[in-house]
Amino acid sequence: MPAFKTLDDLTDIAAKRVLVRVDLNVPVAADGKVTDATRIERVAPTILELSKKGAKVILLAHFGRPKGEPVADMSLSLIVSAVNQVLGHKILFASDCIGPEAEQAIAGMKNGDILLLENTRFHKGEEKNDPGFTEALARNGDIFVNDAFSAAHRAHASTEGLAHHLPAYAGRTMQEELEALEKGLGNPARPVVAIVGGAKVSTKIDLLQNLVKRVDALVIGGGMANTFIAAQGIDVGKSLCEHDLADTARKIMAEAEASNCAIVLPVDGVVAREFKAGAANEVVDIDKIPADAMMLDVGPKSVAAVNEWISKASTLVWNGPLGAFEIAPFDKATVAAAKHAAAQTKAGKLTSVAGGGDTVAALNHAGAADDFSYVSTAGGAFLEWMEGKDLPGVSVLIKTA
Ligand SMILES: Nc1ncnc2c1ncn2[C@@H]1O[C@H](COP(=O)(O)OP(=O)(O)OP(=O)(O)O)[C@@H](O)[C@H]1O
Ligand SMILES: O=C(O)[C@H](O)COP(=O)(O)O
Repeated sequence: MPAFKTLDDLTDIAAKRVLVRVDLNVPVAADGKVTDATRIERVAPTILELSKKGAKVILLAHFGRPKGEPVADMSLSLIVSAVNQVLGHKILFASDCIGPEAEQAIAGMKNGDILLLENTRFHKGEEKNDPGFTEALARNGDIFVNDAFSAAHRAHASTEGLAHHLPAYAGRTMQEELEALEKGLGNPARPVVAIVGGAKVSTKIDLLQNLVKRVDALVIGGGMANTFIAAQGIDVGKSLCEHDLADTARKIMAEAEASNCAIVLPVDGVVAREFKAGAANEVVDIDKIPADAMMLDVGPKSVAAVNEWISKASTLVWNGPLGAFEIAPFDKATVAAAKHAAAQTKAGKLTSVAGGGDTVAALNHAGAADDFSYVSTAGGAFLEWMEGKDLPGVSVLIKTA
């Protein structure tokens, strides 16, 4: 992996103003409570390390998609108490990320203080990576640390632009994430198996095309498997299926063959007539899906085949569940494969890397997430990285190192 600077390269930072880009885009309930603080927990080590070293730690973050103007329920003030709780440290808050409010708050900081600035996306210049806005942000810092891998697919002022104005470093989470991903696909131990599931092929075409060139076996599950099965002339009944993508599916299979990548499709499925928990269901071979039924999970023979591939693999990358895991009993295949991958990892036989919002939820549901080698909190950034795309927030750290 090309080099970038990390906090290990940052010495003598007492009293320095360090602008730290974090991802605080956390889910909140209707009552304003943060329902999953994982992203805050992931950036805590960087923030606390800088604070302990005596820096003035100034946090930059986005929250939601306010489109360049202040929106009350996208104010970062709403998550100050969750950040306090995770850090075990009372942070300061300024109601703007540039201008007099920010400047005054920063002028009042003592060494080791932590200040959260208001949502950077309240300014149009953030998403446009506008030079004037970036300069205004840069004036408030001496050093830039990016710890927001999950926002690194955005070329925004606070994720990309700032690195051109200030000495730039990767934070601990960014560093850990990049090292884990490098193990997953950059320079992985072979054989490498990828599991790609989820609802639709259309959202993951680039991903599938990149993976068939880089992995030894690609397991396709979930709703997207139906499109591949239908493309082989098999009737999938009422299953979720993008019939218009049959050519794309066939092209991906041909590319896989040319690259010596095995495509592993379901050979049986769990079918039901209703998409609801506890719906009457049966297991059928893939060429026997009733015309009035839909496949909501892959069947036991398919799970056995997936688990065999997991057993053979040295590296596993996973995005997307094998079935409609949110509604029992259609979670069985995802749970079984996740547990097997977790056990193989725990036994030291597998490096397992997973990412994607629903994937993380599925692994948590299976009780397997803690035993995976790495579970990324990134959604879009993880996918773009798996697609082999350049992430502007990462590239700039390498370019400027
Ligand atoms: N056979 C199926 N039929 C219909 N829906 C399915 C099927 N299998 C999986 N799904 C649905 O796919 C969805 C998850 O797919 P998705 O591609 O969004 O995963 P992800 O990439 O981990 O998540 P995110 O897009 O949030 O990062 C789930 O809601 C699940 O119910
Ligand atoms: O939630 C995410 O995946 C990141 O915070 C990026 O958010 P965005 O998709 O609104 O840029």
